[in-house]
Amino acid sequence: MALPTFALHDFDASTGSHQDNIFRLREAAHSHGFFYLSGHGIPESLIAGAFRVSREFFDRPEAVKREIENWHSPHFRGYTRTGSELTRGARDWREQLDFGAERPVRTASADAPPWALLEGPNQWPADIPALKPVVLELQAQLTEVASRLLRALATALGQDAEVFTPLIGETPTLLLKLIRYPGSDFADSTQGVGAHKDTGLLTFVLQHEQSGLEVQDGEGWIAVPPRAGTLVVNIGEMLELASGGYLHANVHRVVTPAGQNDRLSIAYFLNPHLDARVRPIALPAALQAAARPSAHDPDNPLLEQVGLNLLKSQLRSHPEVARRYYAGVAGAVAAKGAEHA
Ligand SMILES: O=C(O)CCC(=O)C(=O)O
Ligand SMILES: [Fe+2]
Repeated sequence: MALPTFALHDFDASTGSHQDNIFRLREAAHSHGFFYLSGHGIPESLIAGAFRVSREFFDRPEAVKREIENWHSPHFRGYTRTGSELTRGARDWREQLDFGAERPVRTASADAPPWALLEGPNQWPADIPALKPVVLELQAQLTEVASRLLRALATALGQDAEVFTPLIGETPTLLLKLIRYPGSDFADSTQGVGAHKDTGLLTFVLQHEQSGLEVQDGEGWIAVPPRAGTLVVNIGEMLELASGGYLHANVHRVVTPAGQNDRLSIAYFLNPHLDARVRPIALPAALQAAARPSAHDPDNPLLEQVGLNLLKSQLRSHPEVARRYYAGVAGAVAAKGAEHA
């Protein structure tokens, strides 16, 4: 069992097999919620450059990396040490560097929502000047690919191609993560990252050479190894919600690589604007019958308010940042989540 690959231009209306491709896309996004995308137009040189700066950063001594540790940032940006991130309460064995959209801090006001603080500047490593332009360019190009793909998915659901476009708007919420998974010789567990669903609309994963990503399939797991020239696409919970439960935000995980090997990946997460509320589209009857009642997973209550949903998941993943900057709101956010359970 392997996941299908689509080329981005397969979905252009000018292609002869357009209808067939759109149908297959809908099936892939509904069944496993995971597929490969080729022909995305992002130059190999940009991707290779991103892996190069990533390797350069992770090769630095721990003390240097910790100069931009994420607990210096109320916006959850910067470096996360191996073992300090949690998925469902258990430690993930990976180190990572998180970059959001490079924007100023939102002006403080007494009635600002708690998620306003998710927006703000990044922390950039001082001694790797090549990293910032590469990361910002990759963010911009992946956002363009995401908006094309969202149009194809809208068409596949029998909607106007632009139905999801307002969710992205001018200021979508982006997160680009450079990630390194140490090998089992250096890890205390096989949990690279524990089984989870992504919170946003769409996730793209670029993989270097090493495998490890797996997606749930019934009782088992399907391996999602790197394929040259592709990125991995997966549907997030916000798009499952927006699609009326038809598109599937599936559970996935990363298994620690064997021995001395390590694994580099780059994950890009697209969310709507923080102040947006996501409401389900009205599906055609035939699709409606096969949709999932998505908002009712008691282990993972889904909030239609984007900022709250994102803050809830960041607070769970990064307890140190939560303690430092969100002590006053963490309880209220968790309670809000429980209300929706
Ligand atoms: O590193 C990967 O391949 C995927 C990571 C992932 O699933 C995540 O960070 O949400
Ligand atoms: Fe994920």
